[in-house]
Amino acid sequence: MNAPTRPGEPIVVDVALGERAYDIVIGRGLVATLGPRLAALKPGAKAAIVCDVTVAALHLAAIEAALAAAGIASTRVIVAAGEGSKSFATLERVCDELLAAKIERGDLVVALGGGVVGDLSGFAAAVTRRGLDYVQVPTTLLAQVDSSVGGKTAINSRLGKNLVGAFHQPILVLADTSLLDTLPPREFRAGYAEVAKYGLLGDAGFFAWLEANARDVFAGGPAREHAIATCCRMKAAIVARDERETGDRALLNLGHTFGHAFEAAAGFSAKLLHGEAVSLGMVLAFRYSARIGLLPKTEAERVEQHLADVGLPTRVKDVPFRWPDADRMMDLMAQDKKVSRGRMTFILARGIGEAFVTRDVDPNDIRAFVASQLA
Ligand SMILES: NC(=O)c1ccc[n+]([C@@H]2O[C@H](COP(=O)([O-])OP(=O)(O)OC[C@H]3O[C@@H](n4cnc5c(N)ncnc54)[C@H](O)[C@@H]3O)[C@@H](O)[C@H]2O)c1
Ligand SMILES: O=C(O)C(=O)C[C@@H](O)[C@H](O)[C@H](O)COP(=O)(O)O
Ligand SMILES: [Zn+2]
Repeated sequence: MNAPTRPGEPIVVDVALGERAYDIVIGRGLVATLGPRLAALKPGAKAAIVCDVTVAALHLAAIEAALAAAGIASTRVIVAAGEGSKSFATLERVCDELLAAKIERGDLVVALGGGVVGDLSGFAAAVTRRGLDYVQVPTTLLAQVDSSVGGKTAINSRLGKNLVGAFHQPILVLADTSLLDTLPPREFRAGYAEVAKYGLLGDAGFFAWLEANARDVFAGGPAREHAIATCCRMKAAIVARDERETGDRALLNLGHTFGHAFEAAAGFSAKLLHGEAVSLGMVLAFRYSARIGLLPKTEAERVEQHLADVGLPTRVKDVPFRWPDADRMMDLMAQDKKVSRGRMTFILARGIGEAFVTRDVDPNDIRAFVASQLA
């Protein structure tokens, strides 16, 4: 492990996107600094804070106080907790509430919450008055390592996950790690799947470090901050070289083609959280890579072992649900945004830390593989 933080000293990661560049600031107790940071970025702006009911009860007052102390007037928009809020109905309500509060183009949207609120309010910011600036204040592990960074915003459609959205970068990400102290263990675990993803997709050393230090990451302290910063650095680098996912950025989708289909099949419900679906999907991607001879079976088993050790699902039967058959799962996967000229794209691996993007997959073999996993 390198570069542990000193107490009180935030880690700053730059997302180098030219005129859309911004900082990810990571550390404990940063909420109090939000007001001055926003006042410096957008002098005179007022703010609309979007959050879900659970986060509102726990953390909204502190955010409002931080803004008020810097002379920033704020209004609040509260949505229901959970994936169901990534819907047309909630998007409409959030946009209407932003308009009713007279949030102007020079003002700000503050996405205070997990990936659901980040994706929803980022999209609302992208389309309201044809584009408002927004900042991400992520409150889940998943949001601090992944969803708050990179500007993918979206809601779900009846036809699949994240199918209606926009690329819209935030102007600041403020990841106050003390906000994670109130996060339920199941949600922390789900976020850990995306942490492991970074090791699996491109950094074998980080994956080995996680195998040795997962307990400390779960416990909190410098190991957790090191893990968050490592993920953010990797994501910032990938996004900076491929903002709109025309190539490399698809690596961040490791496990997601399978995972999103499982989430859709489960009706975007709490039966299967996004991170849990990603855990299952990543194991399937490694298992499939072993099946077609890209890597030894033992490598896929190592991935499965670590994710199972921390309590994440790694087999379809770990999630009690009446899963649809392989044909239906293939239909759901066919809606993946990486499909090109009707051909599916997969993120496979030649080893831990050696993921790659490929269209060279046989759909009949994938179907047979999915059927074998559902059996
Ligand atoms: N845009 C991206 O790049 C990206 C990346 C990864 C995931 N996502 C999306 O993110 C979503 C999942 O995000 P998530 O896992 O953060 O889920 P979430 O936003 O639903 O939050 C999880 C739960 O934890 C609660 N919560 C949040 N912060 C809390 C806190 N500090 N203390 C106590 N409870 C808290 C919430 O109320 C919610 O019930 C999915 O929709 C996924 O598609 C997007
Ligand atoms: O930022 C990205 O790029 C990702 O793929 C991150 C994923 O963890 C995230 O779940 C994302 O929303 C999935 O993207 P999608 O384009 O498949 O909807
Ligand atoms: Zn994800």
